[in-house]
Amino acid sequence: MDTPVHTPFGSSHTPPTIRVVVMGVSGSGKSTIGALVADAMDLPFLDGDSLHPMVNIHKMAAGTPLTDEDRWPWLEIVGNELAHTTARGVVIACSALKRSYRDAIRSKAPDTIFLHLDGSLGVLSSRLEGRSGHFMPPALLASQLAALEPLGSDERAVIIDISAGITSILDEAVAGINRAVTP
Ligand SMILES: Nc1ncnc2c1ncn2[C@@H]1O[C@H](COP(=O)(O)OP(=O)(O)OP(=O)(O)O)[C@@H](O)[C@H]1O
Ligand SMILES: O=C(O)[C@H](O)[C@@H](O)[C@H](O)[C@H](O)CO
Repeated sequence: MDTPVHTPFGSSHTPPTIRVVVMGVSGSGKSTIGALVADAMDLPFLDGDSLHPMVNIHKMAAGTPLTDEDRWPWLEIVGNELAHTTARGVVIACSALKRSYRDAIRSKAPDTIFLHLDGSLGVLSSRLEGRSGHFMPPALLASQLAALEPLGSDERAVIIDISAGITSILDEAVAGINRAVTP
């Protein structure tokens, strides 16, 4: 007679893949916080700036805001990276300013969590003015804020105020993501 095999925790289960987009306007801290969150959660990190077609980088560097048409191919790459991660998950820094952009990403990776680094014009301006060696001119901040559409209550999201220090933002981000992935 076969003896039933009991496992200590009942039936085995596969943990959910953790897909995170760290979103927000230029200077909100996406690259800084995104890399730290990935490190703390032992996930790979991708900076959306490195996924832009070069023509987009040149356009922004020359002080011209991107259009929807400029962004679609880039959002498709971001969505594909999220959908096809071979790791336990992935964290990607990507401005994802408009609802339609987030919908495009979700069409590839429906369970994506959007971590919005939210800040006032004053905080953002001073962060951008204090940054050096970056292609994005601070003068484009106004166009970024004009394009930004807040997360809806139906979106899987974590929203964090960026006026706090980096350690506190990191702790809040990791806790928020863990809550969002817990079924
Ligand atoms: N919580 C924070 N406190 C103080 N400085 C911060 C904080 N977060 C980020 N910074 C600094 O603010 C600047 C902007 O951050 P970062 O480059 O990560 O923003 P970003 O959203 O990736 O910008 P972009 O979209 O233009 O690439 C950097 O100089 C960074 O070191
Ligand atoms: O959608 C956009 O306009 C761009 O993605 C920008 O947000 C830049 O990538 C970033 O802010 C500069 O690093």
